Amino acid sequence: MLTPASDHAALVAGFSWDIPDRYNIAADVCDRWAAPEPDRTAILEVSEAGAAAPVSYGRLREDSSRLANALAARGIGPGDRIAVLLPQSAAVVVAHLAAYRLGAIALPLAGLFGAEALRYRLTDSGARAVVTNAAGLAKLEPIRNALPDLFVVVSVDGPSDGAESYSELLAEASPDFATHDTGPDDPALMVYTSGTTGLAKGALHGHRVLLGHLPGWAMMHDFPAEGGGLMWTPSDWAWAGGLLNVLMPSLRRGMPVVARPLGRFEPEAAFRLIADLHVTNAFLPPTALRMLRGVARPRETFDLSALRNIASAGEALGPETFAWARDALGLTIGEAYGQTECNLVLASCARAGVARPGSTGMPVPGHRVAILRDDGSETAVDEAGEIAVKAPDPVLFLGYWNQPEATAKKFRDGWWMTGDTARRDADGYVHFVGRDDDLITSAAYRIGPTEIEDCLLRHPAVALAAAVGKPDALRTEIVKAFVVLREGFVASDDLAAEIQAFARKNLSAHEYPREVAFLDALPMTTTGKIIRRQLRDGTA
Ligand SMILES: CC(=O)SCCNC(=O)CCNC(=O)[C@H](O)C(C)(C)COP(=O)(O)OP(=O)(O)OC[C@H]1O[C@@H](n2cnc3c(N)ncnc32)[C@H](O)[C@@H]1OP(=O)(O)O
Repeated sequence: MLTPASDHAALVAGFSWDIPDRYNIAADVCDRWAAPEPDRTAILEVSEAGAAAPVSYGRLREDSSRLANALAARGIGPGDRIAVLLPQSAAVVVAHLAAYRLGAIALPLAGLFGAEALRYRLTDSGARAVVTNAAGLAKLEPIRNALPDLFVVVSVDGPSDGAESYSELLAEASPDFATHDTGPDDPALMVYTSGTTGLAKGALHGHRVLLGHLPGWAMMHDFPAEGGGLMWTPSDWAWAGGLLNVLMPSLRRGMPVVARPLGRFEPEAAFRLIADLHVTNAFLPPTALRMLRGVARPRETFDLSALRNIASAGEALGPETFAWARDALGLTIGEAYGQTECNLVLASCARAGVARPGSTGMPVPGHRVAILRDDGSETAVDEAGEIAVKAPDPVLFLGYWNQPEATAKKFRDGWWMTGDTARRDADGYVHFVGRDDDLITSAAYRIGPTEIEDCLLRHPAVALAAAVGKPDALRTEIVKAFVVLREGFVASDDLAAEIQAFARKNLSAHEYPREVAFLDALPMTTTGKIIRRQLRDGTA
């Protein structure tokens, strides 16, 4: 674990990786605490009404062992994909730990996904089991026949047609399970992520991914003492950010994590939660922080005295929000950068003297990060280039699921090329510049245009569709769709709203186009590819 130091050079000098030959996330995150202190709180489950109930490490160990036994009895074993489609709750952790114990692969799926997004991810991954709730079952019901690999469905809301009851499964299974003997490079989890081209790809990670996150976690959260505090994020634990910047490393360090069902992000409610529960550490994406800025005098209105640190990632924070947090909250935000494939490689931390408005920070000790030109040479001071991470690195994924060529294309001379552009200032601080491709960054979500266009084309009125990012003060970008209608359909606000609702329902509530424009034709290359740049620039 990274220990606090007064400056970045001292942090780097004092660090070396310690990756054991045999390693399993479940043993490291849960059993290390459950064995000596079974009653220690791991998760604080908070109901929608605000009632808080602690769930201990001992309970997580027992329930995950029971679930592993139940899944094994139903034919699930090493290498199988186990989807987790649940809002923040102890059951999410139980399902992940059960997958790791089995040597299987946990496949977290966000609650905002619609049926089409779920169908694609469950089919592409060949998921064999899913742990979900009644809301998840309702989305799975119409696509169930299209999922031949899926043969175990477990619902935390009790048995129903085609689903077994989570609590009954646990009650019937043994609480003892011999955790699979895994190595650090054995697959543990897979998170789907969008790219510039094609549909989302499964980024497969080995068990080592957790160890790889610990130094960055320590830095961005300002070196929490082992075994203390309380962590909260509104981010769904299904994203790399929620899962690996927050949930798993916090549990590994003995810091309990708040589990609260996600609803629409409400700034006042967020401050109230921090005050009522005495949250010490929060992970709030820049969009959430920009929403919080709308609350006047938060420290006078809410008791935020327990809050020691806010960490942020997923999109550039910007100097204004950085300054607001210092003024309004008295906190210096720990910003961090990473991607689902290679996460938490840059971070800032006031206590280590690494904090500068407008900068994401410096390389986290243990990761070699460079800003490279197209010819592979390092850029000069203040010259923009592509952020690259040297392989091997414990946070670097094992590859895209079933797509070795797509994986190979993202490496150059042993460097993972992120596709993100940044510059380094004279003191070594990295400043995020942006992207020069079609990937959309909205509210810390990485959104590929293809999946949206694919969805829109299924709407009966749509002949052609293109999705681009439109700059937005709150969400960095919003998704804007340009649509050419089929003959017989007439452009109108009602039709635009209908197309938006269609994308929300079938694809996802976070990927739907917040603006729809109707065009007679889309700008195309001679080979028939949409020129999205012209749509972005308004030159189409
Ligand atoms: C490695 C890394 O990249 S780290 C970062 C990883 N990224 C993340 O974790 C994503 C972080 N972002 C978020 O968590 C959120 O966007 C927030 C907290 C910033 C803002 O949340 P919100 O504005 O409430 O909603 P969000 O952007 O998630 O969702 C979009 C839509 O879903 C809707 N929605 C949210 N929750 C629900 C729900 N439970 N049921 C139905 N709809 C919902 C919202 O109403 C919103 O639609 P609208 O604005 O048209 O009303």
